[in-house]
Amino acid sequence: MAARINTLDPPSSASSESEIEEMQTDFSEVFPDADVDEEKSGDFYNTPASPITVPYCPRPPSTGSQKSPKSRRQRTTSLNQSAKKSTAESIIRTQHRTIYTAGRPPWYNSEGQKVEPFVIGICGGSASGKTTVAEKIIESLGVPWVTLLSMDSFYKVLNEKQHEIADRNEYNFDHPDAFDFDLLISTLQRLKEGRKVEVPIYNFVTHSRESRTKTMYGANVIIFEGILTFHNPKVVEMLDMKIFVDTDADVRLARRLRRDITQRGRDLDGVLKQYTSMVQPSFNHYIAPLMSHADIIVPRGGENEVAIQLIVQHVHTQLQLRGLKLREELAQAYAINKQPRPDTVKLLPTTPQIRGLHTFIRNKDTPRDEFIFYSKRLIRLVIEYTLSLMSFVDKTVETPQGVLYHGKRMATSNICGVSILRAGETMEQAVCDVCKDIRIGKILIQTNLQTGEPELYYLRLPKDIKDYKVILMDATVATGAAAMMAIRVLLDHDVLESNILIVSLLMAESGVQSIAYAFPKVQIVTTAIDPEINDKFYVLPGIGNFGDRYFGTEPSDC
Ligand SMILES: Nc1ncnc2c1ncn2[C@@H]1O[C@H](COP(=O)(O)OP(=O)(O)O)[C@@H](O)[C@H]1O
Ligand SMILES: Nc1ccn([C@@H]2O[C@H](COP(=O)(O)O)[C@@H](O)[C@H]2O)c(=O)n1
Repeated sequence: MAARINTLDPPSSASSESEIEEMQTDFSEVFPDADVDEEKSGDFYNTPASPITVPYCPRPPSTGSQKSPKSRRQRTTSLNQSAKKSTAESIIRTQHRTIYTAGRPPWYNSEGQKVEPFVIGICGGSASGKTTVAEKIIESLGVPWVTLLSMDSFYKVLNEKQHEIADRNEYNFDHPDAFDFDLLISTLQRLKEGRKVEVPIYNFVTHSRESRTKTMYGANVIIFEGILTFHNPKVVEMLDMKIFVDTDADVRLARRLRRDITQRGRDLDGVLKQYTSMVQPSFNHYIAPLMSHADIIVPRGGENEVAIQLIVQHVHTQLQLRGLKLREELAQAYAINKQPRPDTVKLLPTTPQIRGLHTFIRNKDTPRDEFIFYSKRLIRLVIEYTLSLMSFVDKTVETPQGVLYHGKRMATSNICGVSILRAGETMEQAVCDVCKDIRIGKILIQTNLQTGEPELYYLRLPKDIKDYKVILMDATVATGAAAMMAIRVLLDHDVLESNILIVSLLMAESGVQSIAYAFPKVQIVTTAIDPEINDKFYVLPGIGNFGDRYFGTEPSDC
């Protein structure tokens, strides 16, 4: 069943149109095969979680059969038209401003350290069924966040002369030298570290990389498939499970003939020439010996259901071993290990004014309009306080009286706000009011009511966020699980830990400790710290569910 992606409402008035244009909508790239609703969904917070989401490179567009090798360049025009159509479709998709999808469970432990994904390598001859096996594994795994990376993406860029040779079916694409192993290794390494990567999209018709790339994220499981996946020792070392798909040569040739003629713009003579002169000899010389690296050999490829089920079982066991009970762990870690409050925690001075505002918003009988009013005042104070923590430099100005005033100016204008939806969104307006033209990003994290764990549903971050100081906003922090997930997202986007400030109205001591321990360089700003959380992970004495009270929604369970 295809994963389902819906569009969300455009960001609140806090974000201007131009800011929206500048933002990345990465998930449309990450989930290319997912359905995208063109209409805005209704109440997206109530939309049930989607089934499996499988971010992976789609196959190249299907193309019509072709006649002579001579006219390859002309033929590629019509083939490219269909490729262009597919590109256009995907551009339309990326123009959807806001997209969300099935939730991603935590990919890091209670110390904020990433848990490495399980990496499966699939090797085998051309058309042996590697991609088919990978797709069947993904289908049977039923795990969200599986990334399929193909070695094809790393074919080297050819020069003019090499292109001519390739057009005559005389370029050896089955030799290890045809691949850019440096890019391949760095990409796989980054994915394994859970970082975002830009993966080239390869076009078999033109023997070249397309101008656009595919954005991919780390995942719980990464499947890497290709004819020479076990060739480079550094790659082999990164693989947790090595599968070799062993399919008879005549079956591979038959499949390749059909596929290359219908999908890759080749003709019968061309395929046979390439196959006999390069594909088969390279298979014998380079690929077949790689079988010795395999943990599992899958005869016949995708039709071997027994082998696929065994593989799936093993992966499930491995994932369970890495399984996390993050919220529980965070709550328990604090109970066992109370430590002094670190100095990255910046608590607003507890003045009578602050206590007065808290008295309004903590009172269960405060009507909603007053709750909003006093929350907004408190939010404004905490945001102003956050700005006071930024670095300032000297700045001298001349007053209208012609006298110099020796003042200060903020050292950087590269500040952006990121709200953790939905409660954090209530803080956006204040940040926009005090930071002129600030760019706003959003991260939607929701609790899975079955597992109790936070899940990442959607993110939309300003481009080049890595160059920014980020004011990360959430109204309350209890265990710190959602805040930690949001911080992890920012780090995965290469934001410096020391450039992150998590800002909240109210935090629980345990949440403060968990964040501070996991991310010692993140500044934690709040107007109050409460001592406890209950078994439903509410802060005590607390405010109740801030989002429900502010938005006037039915009380939610968690
Ligand atoms: N068991 C199978 N029976 C029939 N056709 C298959 C089977 N497995 C794969 N194919 C077809 O053979 C071609 C190559 O399969 P694919 O999985 O893409 O191989 P690889 O990734 O090893 O090149 C595709 O067109 C695919 O649809
Ligand atoms: N421009 C290219 C690049 C590669 N090939 C062939 O593709 C095969 C690898 O892809 P599979 O999906 O079959 O694993 C490889 O055998 C190359 O010969 C090509 O024909 N043209």
